[in-house]
Amino acid sequence: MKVAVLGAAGGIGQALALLLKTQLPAGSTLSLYDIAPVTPGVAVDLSHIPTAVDVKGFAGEDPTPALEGADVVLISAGVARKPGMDRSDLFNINAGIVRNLVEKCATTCPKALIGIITNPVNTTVAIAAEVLKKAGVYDKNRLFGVTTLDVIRSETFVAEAKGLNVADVKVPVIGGHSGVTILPLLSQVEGVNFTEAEVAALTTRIQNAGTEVVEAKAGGGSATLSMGQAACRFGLSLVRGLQGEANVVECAYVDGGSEHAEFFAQPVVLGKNGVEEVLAYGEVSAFEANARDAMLDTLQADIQLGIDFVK
Ligand SMILES: NC(=O)C1=CN([C@@H]2O[C@H](COP(=O)(O)OP(=O)(O)OC[C@H]3O[C@@H](n4cnc5c(N)ncnc54)[C@H](O)[C@@H]3O)[C@@H](O)[C@H]2O)C=CC1
Ligand SMILES: O=C([O-])CC(=O)C(=O)O
Repeated sequence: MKVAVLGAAGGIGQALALLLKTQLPAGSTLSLYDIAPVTPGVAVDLSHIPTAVDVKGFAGEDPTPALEGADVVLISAGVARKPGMDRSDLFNINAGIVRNLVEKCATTCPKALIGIITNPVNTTVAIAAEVLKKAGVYDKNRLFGVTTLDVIRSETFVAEAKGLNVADVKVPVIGGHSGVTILPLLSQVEGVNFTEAEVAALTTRIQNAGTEVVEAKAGGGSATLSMGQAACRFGLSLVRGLQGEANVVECAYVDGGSEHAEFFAQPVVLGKNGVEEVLAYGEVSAFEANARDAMLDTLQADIQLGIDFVK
């Protein structure tokens, strides 16, 4: 199995690469690419860790050598937020970066599963889809916006609030990946009852968790370590699906035929071709139904921005 990380010298990329070096199945190849000249050195550094995962590093303008034969491509290349910015403020720089990198994926590894981490995810995934369509290689089952950070945050915050073992807490998160488009389905957490005030407070905290980190880092960037963990969990799930493991389920932002929007985060079963099955997200509370309906204009506008950027 070959996993490529694009943006591998960055805060997320390095954390993710470390976790993948220690957790990918034996015999895998980890291919690291970034425009930053340090990237081959990041690979040399990781290569001294004694696991049966081969690491190669590539720098410069052209990601092609890093993408040859890739089964999974995780993209975190781009700029991160500073205090006072929204994720949408990253569009001007990151839209072009994602477009160019996905163009290279389309020609070099058109069958790879692509996970987009670069913000604004609601829009960059639409950009990636349009690029792949233009190249004639779009397969909706192979493109994902990585929203796993919203899931692991929800699990952490719920466990803390209710004094639970976090390993037992599962929280589906639907919608998109910014502000009001992030909707944790707290009504579906098993064995827990929340008051209305708790639901409102937890939902707001989960929606603002990225900003919580941006403000705490005070100009030094956004979430990198928790995102590295989230992307590793998602990347390993993609690999487990590709290897034929059954019942691998993750929430992800996909083109899954949702009635709500062209791209919508919801639970999917992962398999040998990426998305095997899009799962219904099930029953929601009145609070969640309202929040879902209220997010749709924002989400659809974010998606349209991406479509228009490529067209
Ligand atoms: N999906 C999610 O839940 C999350 C997404 N993010 C997003 O991930 C992105 C990366 O964040 P960080 O790693 O913290 O930023 P960073 O600035 O630490 O790293 C970004 C890396 O991208 C590289 N890069 C820039 N242009 C490139 C190009 N054309 N080709 C290859 N590499 C390129 C840079 O050299 C740098 O090493 C940001 O857009 C951020 O908003 C961050 C946290 C969570
Ligand atoms: O908030 C940001 O800019 C980074 C991000 O997507 C997150 O931490 O969820």
